Amino acid sequence: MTRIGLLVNPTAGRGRAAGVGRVALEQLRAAGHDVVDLTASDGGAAAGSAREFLLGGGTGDDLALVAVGGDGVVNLAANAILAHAPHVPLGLVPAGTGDDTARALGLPRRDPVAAVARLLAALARPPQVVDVGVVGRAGEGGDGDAEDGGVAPPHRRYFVGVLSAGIDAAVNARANRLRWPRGPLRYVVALAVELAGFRGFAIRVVADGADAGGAGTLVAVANTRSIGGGMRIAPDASWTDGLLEVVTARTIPRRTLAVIFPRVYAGTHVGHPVVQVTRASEVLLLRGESTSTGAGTGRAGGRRRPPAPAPSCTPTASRSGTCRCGCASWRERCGCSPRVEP
Ligand SMILES: Nc1ncnc2c1ncn2[C@@H]1O[C@H](COP(=O)(O)OP(=O)(O)OP(=O)(O)O)[C@@H](O)[C@H]1O
Repeated sequence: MTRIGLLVNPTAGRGRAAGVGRVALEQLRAAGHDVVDLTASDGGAAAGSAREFLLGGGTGDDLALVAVGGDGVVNLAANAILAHAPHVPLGLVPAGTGDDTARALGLPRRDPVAAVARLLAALARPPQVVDVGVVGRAGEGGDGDAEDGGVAPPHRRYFVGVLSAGIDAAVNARANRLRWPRGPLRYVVALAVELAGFRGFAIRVVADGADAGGAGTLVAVANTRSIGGGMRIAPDASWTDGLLEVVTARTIPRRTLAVIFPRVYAGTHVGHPVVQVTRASEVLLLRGESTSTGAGTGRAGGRRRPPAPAPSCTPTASRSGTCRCGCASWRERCGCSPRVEP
């Protein structure tokens, strides 16, 4: 018997998750597990109840946290586990809109009974181990030492899927705000709106200490392949290779972007000459950087001279647990806020 904290996001999948949560609760209890319902009124309260469950659960192997919903609640649950009880396995019953984590796991996304059956089978064997990304803002009130890259734990976030910081993030954020249309079509609408006002970003990427060039359009640091409900932003990313896949495109004309972005659905954008793919275990996103030094010409794995310290920066994404900032000093203040997808 496993003591299971069931973290249902009743708002996920436009309310579908509430019913899926009831199915999961019944099936898990019927299978003899001790299920604690952690459903809360909002995301903040859900994070609190997950924390309480994990901290009060002891150190036994008989504990699990199960998320019911989409990638947002997976992110919430993963962050709770990694902050408070990293030994606890995370289970998922998909009931969200995009469900990209469920896609990465190959779980049934429209059949809760089958998904819970998969979960029950998984509870009976050792958990699968996957990479996670770490992102942090160095110097913001933390006293982290060199070992944690100057990023104290309260300022550290984890991501299971993809960290987006370019137009991919802007499109995703706008799609989340749209009430209509439903489903993947809203990303098309969001793209059209974002393209209309698009001017490009000034971001420079440093991958494992090597300058990977400018990224004015697309900036995705990927642990898994897809975002936005199956858009294959990093088609070759793997969450078991110990590396993050960095997919970038320099600032390009809107019409070129309009051609490339739809190709993200199939993952064929990576074959376009303006798109670079790099693999690294630590990535710096330098904001406000001039991209004159070889901007947009970086190639996967290419080694370049490390850039000069940046005046401002976005945080590092790293899978190793080490967060660094691209400032001259790790403790220097960094005014940045990338969007993080689970
Ligand atoms: N009661 C709640 N419990 C947990 N999360 C909640 C709750 N209410 C609102 N949220 C918020 O809802 C957000 C979106 O949830 P989630 O990702 O699970 O569903 P979705 O958006 O339908 O799916 P997807 O992200 O896969 O497209 C979460 O990031 C979380 O902050």
